[in-house]
Amino acid sequence: MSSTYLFIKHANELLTLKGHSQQPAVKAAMNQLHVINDGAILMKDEQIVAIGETDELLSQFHQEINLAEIIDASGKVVMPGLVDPHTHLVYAGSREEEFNMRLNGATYMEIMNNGGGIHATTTKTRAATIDELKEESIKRLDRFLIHGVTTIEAKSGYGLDWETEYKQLFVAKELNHLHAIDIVSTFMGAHAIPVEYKERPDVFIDLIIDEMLPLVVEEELAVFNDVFCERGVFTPEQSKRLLLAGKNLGLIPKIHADEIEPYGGAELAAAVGAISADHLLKASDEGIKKMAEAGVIAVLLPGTAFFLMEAAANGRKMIDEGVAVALSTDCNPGSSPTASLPFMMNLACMHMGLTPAEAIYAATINAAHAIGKGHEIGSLEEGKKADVLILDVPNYMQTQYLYGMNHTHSVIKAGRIVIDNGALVTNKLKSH
Ligand SMILES: N=CN[C@@H](CCC(=O)O)C(=O)O
Ligand SMILES: [Zn+2]
Repeated sequence: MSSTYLFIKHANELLTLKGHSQQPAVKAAMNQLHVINDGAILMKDEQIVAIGETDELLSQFHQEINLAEIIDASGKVVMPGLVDPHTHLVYAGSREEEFNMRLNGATYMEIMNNGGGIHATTTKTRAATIDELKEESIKRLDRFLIHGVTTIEAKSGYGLDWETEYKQLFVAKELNHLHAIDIVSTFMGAHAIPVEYKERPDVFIDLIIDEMLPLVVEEELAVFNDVFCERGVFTPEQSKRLLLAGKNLGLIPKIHADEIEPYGGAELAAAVGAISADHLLKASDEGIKKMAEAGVIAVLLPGTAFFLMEAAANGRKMIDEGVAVALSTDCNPGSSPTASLPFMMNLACMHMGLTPAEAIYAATINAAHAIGKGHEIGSLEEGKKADVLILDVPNYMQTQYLYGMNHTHSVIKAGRIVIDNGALVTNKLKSH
């Protein structure tokens, strides 16, 4: 089969974010986007083969460009496709009635402790068929794609029994094959204490360790193992036991940490060598220091704080302390029902003290590192996957200044145009 070439030319600003494929960007490096004016990219099949100024590429790759489909990005920004490193993609139903309860004063944890919240979605997800879950999840994936997201992480955790956890992970795996968006899976059997184990959380942790984790590994259903470490959910001791057991089997630890109150989650992430600690609204100063030392990435979820009407995590402090910061939607039916990673970037600038450049790093290459894919995606460099986002704004500052809007003009996934002029061209690239 002959090769397919795609050539983007005359980008007003082409943001490469180069030089961080091995390690995430930290501190001042998060402000260096490595902008090429009048930039161009040549893609061959799924990969980027050349990147530079338009004139330079036109003269060096004359033959290939003659064969290429051409996109003129005059007046636009070209940057890496966005990466969302924390979603609860596969679930059934919605929880708008809880939103209403929260607007009337109920708290997230009160609702959960009264059998709602994660438990409500668990009941619906247990009852859903594989086809129903697929259908709902594809709708969400399409929304991500329209917002410029080309890779996401997806967690289980609305089963809390093996049958349903398996069903969620199975759906995510299938969708990774079917949908243009690449999906990396996380097992999160410890998302809540199931009602049937309410008084015996340690027995439930044993069940996950003894029965579920080996199956996740055997059937290659996930790369990461996550836990909701929070007062009233799982303690730091239970979380540690679970994460280390998973690590022994090859599952990389992640942790929902210090979301509602300071609980030693950031410290625990450092102690177990987690790839990321997520939420961190209430992380302690000591925990932040330990994360920086241990190289744990902070996955911050500004939409969750926004939607729960809480103060956001202190992203500014984390970056200043040397923590690599990433951003995510936390897409889930309770605390952040959105697929707009661009809006999360806006919120990170307005509520977490990030600069526009830092927000862009956090939603691309640093997010890619938070799911172990920094070598493959997240920046525009020769040899990396051709996941490219074209924004209908003349400079990157406007992506944050013109807030709350979707500036996506085109999305190129693995060298193919999947969004054009803001509309879905195809959500299927993979045939099996
Ligand atoms: N905090 C725990 N889990 C999810 C919310 C899940 C839900 O409410 O359904 C989160 O990351 O925000
Ligand atoms: Zn989450």
